[in-house]
Amino acid sequence: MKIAIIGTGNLGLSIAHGILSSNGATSMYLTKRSPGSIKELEKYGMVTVTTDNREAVQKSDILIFAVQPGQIEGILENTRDLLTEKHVIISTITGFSIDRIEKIIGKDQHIIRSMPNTAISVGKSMTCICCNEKGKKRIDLAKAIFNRMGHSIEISEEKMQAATVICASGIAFWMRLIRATTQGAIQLGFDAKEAQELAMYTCNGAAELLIESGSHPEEEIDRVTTPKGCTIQGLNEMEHQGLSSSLIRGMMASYEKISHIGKN
Ligand SMILES: NC(=O)C1=CN([C@@H]2O[C@H](COP(=O)(O)OP(=O)(O)OC[C@H]3O[C@@H](n4cnc5c(N)ncnc54)[C@H](OP(=O)(O)O)[C@@H]3O)[C@@H](O)[C@H]2O)C=CC1
Ligand SMILES: O=C(O)[C@@H]1CCC=N1
Repeated sequence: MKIAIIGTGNLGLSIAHGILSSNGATSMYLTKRSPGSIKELEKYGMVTVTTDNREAVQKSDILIFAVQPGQIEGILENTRDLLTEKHVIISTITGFSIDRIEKIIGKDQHIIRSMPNTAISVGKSMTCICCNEKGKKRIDLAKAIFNRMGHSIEISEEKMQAATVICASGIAFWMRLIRATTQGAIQLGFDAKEAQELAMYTCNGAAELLIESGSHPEEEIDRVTTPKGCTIQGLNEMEHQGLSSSLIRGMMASYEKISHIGKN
């Protein structure tokens, strides 16, 4: 598989690391305006780092666009004449609809809109995808690419903004929760390193428990909350302070913002 990542910044680089560690490509073009910081990736013989988007498009089949929303239009306009039947265009751009992509490069292209997250660098991204009419022929290929680096589901395009909040911004939300748990653990006597270890692995265990068992979270909570015990005491205090409510309200605020990014 010949893959190009157009825009190797925070997300693009995470995808590049995910592809490298899953042996997901035979050749990989990474583009960036100032490529110095990622030039060392050329130590992997199959990687080419360049500023030249046109060369990357010509030499690759799968094109993953990971630039900022305000940068995508110009890049598509500058490369559209090079697009052929072999290309699969995968956009990760927040708020940039398939319709807008089609208006620039035409409907007769395999277009996949995706929303991965930065955990793709360690093969653990939750990635949501959707496609245009022609992209239906390549959606299984796109799923296979993302499934090598985590878990993917196909959703309708109208849910893409919500998926961005839940899965892409979600990484930051969960990080803050892990950080807060770490701070609590330090206050309870662990040094910072141990505290983070306790927080991370407990978080990981909670998620794995749900994934493996298929249980509802409250079912698992019931197993932990001993009557009159310390867990329910702590949990109820967190809820009195608005734990669930603050998370939900934060997600709604994020969604409100993303709707504006989409419009502009
Ligand atoms: N960060 C995240 O967790 C997620 C981001 N997204 C979406 O992915 C996209 C990228 O986000 P993010 O990685 O955070 O952004 P960054 O700003 O970190 O990365 C954008 C990259 O695009 C490069 N770039 C800009 N213009 C060009 C150009 N003309 N040719 C080649 N490369 C170019 C920049 O290069 P240079 O640095 O040299 O200027 C930069 O490396 C956004 O649309 C975002 O909404 C989606 C899901 C998660
Ligand atoms: O914060 C943002 O706007 C982008 C989209 C999701 C993750 N980063």
